[in-house]
Formats: sequence, C-alpha cells, structure tokens
Amino acid sequence: MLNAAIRSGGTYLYRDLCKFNYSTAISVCRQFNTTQGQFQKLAQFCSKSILRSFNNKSVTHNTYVKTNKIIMPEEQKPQVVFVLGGPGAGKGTQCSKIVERFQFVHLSAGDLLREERAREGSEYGTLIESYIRDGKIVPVEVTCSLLENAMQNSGKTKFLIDGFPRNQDNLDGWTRQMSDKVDFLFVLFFNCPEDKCVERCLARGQAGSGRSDDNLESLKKRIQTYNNDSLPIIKHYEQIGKVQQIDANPSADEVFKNVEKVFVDAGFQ
Ligand SMILES: Nc1ncnc2c1ncn2[C@@H]1O[C@H](COP(=O)(O)OP(=O)(O)OP(=O)(O)O)[C@@H](O)[C@H]1O
Ligand SMILES: O=c1ccn([C@@H]2O[C@H](COP(=O)(O)O)[C@@H](O)[C@H]2O)c(=O)[nH]1
Repeated sequence: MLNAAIRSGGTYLYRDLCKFNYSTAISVCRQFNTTQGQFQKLAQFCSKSILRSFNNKSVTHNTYVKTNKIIMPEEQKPQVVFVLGGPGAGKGTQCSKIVERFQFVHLSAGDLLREERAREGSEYGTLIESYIRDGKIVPVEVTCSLLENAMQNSGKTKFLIDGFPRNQDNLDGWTRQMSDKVDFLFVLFFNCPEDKCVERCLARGQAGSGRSDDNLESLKKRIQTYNNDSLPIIKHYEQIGKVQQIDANPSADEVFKNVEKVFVDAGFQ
C-alpha cells in the first residue's frame, strides 16, 4: 500500500492517507516532501484517524523536524529507565518513590508476569508459575509483549521498567521489538549484598507477600540466576556508560536521596 501511494506521486495522498496506520502515514508524508501547509491540509482531511493517532502517540505538535524540504511533527518517543538489582535489593520500593517525585510510570516485569499468571484463560499461566518458582527467566516474547502493552495502555511517556532485562534473551528480544520505539536513558542499578537481599525477601515473605518465591529454596535459585544471567547484562550497560549505580544497603529514605540526585542530574524536575 505504501509503495502504491509513493508511485501515485501525491494525488493519492490526501484521499487515502487516513486509511494508513500512523507509521505508514508519517512515512508517506516524508516520501512526498510534505510541507507544513500540506501537512495541515492533510491533518484536516484525516482528522478522525490520523490526528487521533498523533494524539495517542504524544506527537509534539509545536515541534517540526526540518530535513531538506520536509517539515513534519516530531514524535516524542517514550523514555525508558531500566531498574536492575538482586532480588529484594529494593527496586520496587525505590520505584514507588520515583513515581511520586518524578511522575514516571512504574512497570514491574515480575508484577506483569504475576498478573498474566492470574488472568483467567491465560495460555501462559502454568509456564509463568513454573519459571517463577524455579527462579528462572520467562521467555522474552511473553515479557516483552506484556511490557509493550502496558506502555501503550498507560498513555504516558516516562517509564521505569523494573526487573528487566534480566538475561541475554531479554536484551536481544527487547532490542528486536522495542529499541526503535523508545528512548532508552540509563540503567538504575541497586547494588545490594547477597545476605541483605535474602534477609529482605524472607522478611517480605513472613510479612505476607504471598509470593511463591519468597522462600529460601526459590531464593537460592533466584540469586544464582541473578549472578549468572543478570549481572552480565548490567556489566554490558556499564561498558557502554549507561549505568547509574546506587548503594542499596542503607535505609530506603537514605537510598532515595542518591536516586533523586541521579534523576535531577538527568534533567528531571
Ligand atoms: N533500603 C531498605 N532497607 C530495608 N528494607 C528495605 C529497603 N528497601 C526495601 N526494603 C524492604 O525489602 C523488601 C524487598 O524490597 P522490594 O520489594 O522493594 O525489592 P525488589 O528489589 O523490588 O524485590 P524483587 O526483585 O524480589 O521484586 C520489602 O519488604 C521492602 O519493604
Ligand atoms: O523480566 C522478568 C521479570 C521477572 N521474571 C520472573 O519473575 C520472578 C520474580 O521477579 P521480581 O522482579 O522479583 O518480581 C523472577 O524470579 C523470574 O522468575 C522473569 O522471568 N522475567
């Protein structure tokens, strides 16, 4: 359809562009060197479908990208921070504080998997439960789709992705499916001694978390998976200068002082 539009040399554009999805429409506009005036005409014509898509996708209407003669509204990609660290390091606790202070959306990959496990009729419920209980990492196709859906459904643009990517399969899958769609900022890494992680998870279990993996047997496996599979991913991001490391040992409020500084230094108010 895109090729047909391009071949038709422009006359096709205003009449039929509204039938395209957002990305195709943008692509056609670029191919036709659409000017700002033409774009406005197009926008009026296609107000029902295209403009609604633009709004959903948080296009910055006042900003125009100028490349040669092409003048198009610039799409603001969602911003993503990955939050990593051992089990019980305090990722979820700190994410709640970041949400309150900086209005990010917190998406815990573990929570999304637990929700999917509990969803009636889910084809992945049994698989997810066996992976979680064994401290193993669920195939990325499942997790990445849950994350992408949650991002789209939120209608927001600043995300903390907590507990992902946890292994090479996660990283490869995310890169394939999501890297072009988002603006990745950095990894927020909570560095916590192993004994402290275990102590916190066991206390959380005893306090009634209801999690099937807050027990010593599952924790041994989770820590092994973390050391073998997740630490190399953190090292990878460190090598490309994308890790903000936080000491997760002190009290939650003390930890947050350092977290807050990272976000302020990154330009968030
Ligand atoms: N800095 C801290 N000092 C003491 N306890 C903490 C601290 N941060 C979190 N906790 C407690 O430790 C437990 C684990 O914290 P949290 O759920 O935030 O960790 P997490 O890294 O998200 O864990 P998981 O990866 O297992 O989901 C919770 O009961 C929480 O209240
Ligand atoms: O990307 C992910 C995130 C989580 N899992 C599985 O869930 C449990 C619990 O995760 P928490 O982050 O501690 O809530 C984890 O041990 C994995 O089994 C996953 O597979 N992929």
